[in-house]
Amino acid sequence: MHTALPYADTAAQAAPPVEPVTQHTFRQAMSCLGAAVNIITTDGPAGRAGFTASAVCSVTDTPPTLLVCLNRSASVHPAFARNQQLCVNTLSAGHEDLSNLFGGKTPMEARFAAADWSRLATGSPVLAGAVANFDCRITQTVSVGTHDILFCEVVALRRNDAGHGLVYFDRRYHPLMRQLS
Ligand SMILES: NC(=O)C1=CN([C@@H]2O[C@H](COP(=O)(O)OP(=O)(O)OC[C@H]3O[C@@H](n4cnc5c(N)ncnc54)[C@H](O)[C@@H]3O)[C@@H](O)[C@H]2O)C=CC1
Ligand SMILES: Cc1cc2nc3c(=O)[nH]c(=O)nc-3n(C[C@H](O)[C@H](O)[C@H](O)COP(=O)(O)O)c2cc1C
Repeated sequence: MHTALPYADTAAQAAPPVEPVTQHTFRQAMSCLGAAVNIITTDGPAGRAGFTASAVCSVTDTPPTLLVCLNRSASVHPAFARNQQLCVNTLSAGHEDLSNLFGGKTPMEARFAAADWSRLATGSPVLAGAVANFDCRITQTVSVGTHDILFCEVVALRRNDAGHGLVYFDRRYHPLMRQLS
């Protein structure tokens, strides 16, 4: 029997109105950009820290580089600025609670106690069960508005071809299922 899924019917809607650009309308519109969810971790002279980030993307493959946008007012900012190394742990379906832990005001020890970690080259915590782990050195930092853009050169990586993905869209998590080939 076919069961209807609880999806909104968006097929027959009128064109939406043009809106003034404000912080609120920008965030509303940004909530329409589905993005992978990542836990960004670091360790080093400033200690261990981690936070959830959707503002992560590939910059160039020569040398392999990605970027991470970090709010300078986040409690973790000084640790990343001092350690100058990090690991981008791209989350799998099932990591929703972990994402909320690292995205909230939870003490750092409680964040890390909720999962299993190892290390690759830099010593930044590497999350078990992630779809990918990118261990990086921060090569450049550019400040724009409230955020620092961290340019990160990948020095070691790990990939899990069996895991399903996780996307943040419309202020919710959505599993992204891998097709059987
Ligand atoms: N890039 C960032 O700094 C992001 C921060 N967040 C944090 O998580 C909270 C909850 O987020 P949502 O549930 O998605 O609702 P929301 O309405 O606060 O944000 C909607 C979308 O706007 C963008 N956004 C939110 N805050 C931003 C910021 N300070 N700078 C640049 N882009 C921003 C993100 O794409 C986010 O998914 C936010 O209030 C924010 O504190 C969430 C996503 C991205
Ligand atoms: C789904 C999601 C995505 C987020 N993406 C980002 C991001 O890309 N950059 C950022 O600076 N903060 C982002 N945040 C907010 C940080 O995770 C949060 O501010 C971080 O845990 C630091 O909080 P703290 O100041 O309590 O340590 C995101 C939060 C959530 C829940």
